[in-house]
Amino acid sequence: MQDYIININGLYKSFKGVDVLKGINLKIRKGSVFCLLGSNGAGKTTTVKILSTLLQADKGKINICGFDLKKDPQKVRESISMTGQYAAVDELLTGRENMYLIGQLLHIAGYKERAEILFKQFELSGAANRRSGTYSGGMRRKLDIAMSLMGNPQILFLDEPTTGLDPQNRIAMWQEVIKLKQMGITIFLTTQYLEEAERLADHVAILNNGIITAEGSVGQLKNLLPIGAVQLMFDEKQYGPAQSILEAESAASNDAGLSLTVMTDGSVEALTTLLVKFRDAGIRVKSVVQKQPTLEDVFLSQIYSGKED
Ligand SMILES: Nc1ncnc2c1ncn2[C@@H]1O[C@H](COP(=O)(O)OP(=O)(O)OP(=O)(O)O)[C@@H](O)[C@H]1O
Repeated sequence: MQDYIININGLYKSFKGVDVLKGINLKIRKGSVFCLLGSNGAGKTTTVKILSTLLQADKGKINICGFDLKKDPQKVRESISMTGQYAAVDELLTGRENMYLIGQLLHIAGYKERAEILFKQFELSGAANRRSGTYSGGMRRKLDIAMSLMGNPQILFLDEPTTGLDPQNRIAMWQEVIKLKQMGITIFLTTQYLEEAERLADHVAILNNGIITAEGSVGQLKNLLPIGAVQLMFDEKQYGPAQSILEAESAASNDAGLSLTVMTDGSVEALTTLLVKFRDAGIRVKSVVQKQPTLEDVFLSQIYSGKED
């Protein structure tokens, strides 16, 4: 049991009669990177807010770091930290002043020394005396994370930490997450970026329509799909009509460019049926490639099956 640092059983939450979370069960291992994937409005932030004591659940039993969230919210608060989509950094203060402010707010003994250690760890020492408003987006996120580590948390909630970052800063942030894991911190990450989950997560759960529709390692999730992912290429004129034909297929994903991916059962019959469908509609398929399933395919297939019922 103690192997799991977060244990969620039957979590329900609704807003004004609208059910957002409809019975979430999750177990997260100590020291792992857990990734909650979901599209816009799926309930990721709501889940994080409940787990970090900012919001009360309607129903459910939640244990974090060995403490019952309902009975011992203060103990939970002392064990965790959170950074959100919008960095909590005060732009008028220098990096160092921001860190000291948190240290004082949390009554951390030796907060100045701790701040220096964290500056070093996040390669911000050189910028510590600069007003944080002059930092780049990536530096600001790093400062935000450093601030959230002042209290030495066991768990760090990162709610969409790379939203709004350019690709270079996104990769830099991923490296920071890997470092945090190496420091022994359990990471609870929410994201809409499948690549992020694929790169970082030990365990992924897909939140869809208020429930966890699939979970496991990235490899296990990919195994949920038949091996018959097929990528079809079209020319510009035929791409639109091809897309409308595939709307009726399960898990058709629009890739960048003029290609579409379709899940089949991997059989020759399935592929033939598909190609005949295009031929009958007068659509020329330029090429066909067998594709290894990606996390995106799994995600789309979950979202798609959720919409059917
Ligand atoms: N305080 C609130 N009052 C009413 N509805 C709310 C409140 N907070 C969230 N919701 C609704 O709950 C649903 C889930 O929102 P939530 O912010 O948890 O989603 P999310 O998965 O984090 O989405 P995003 O990726 O867009 O941030 C949304 O439909 C949202 O409008």
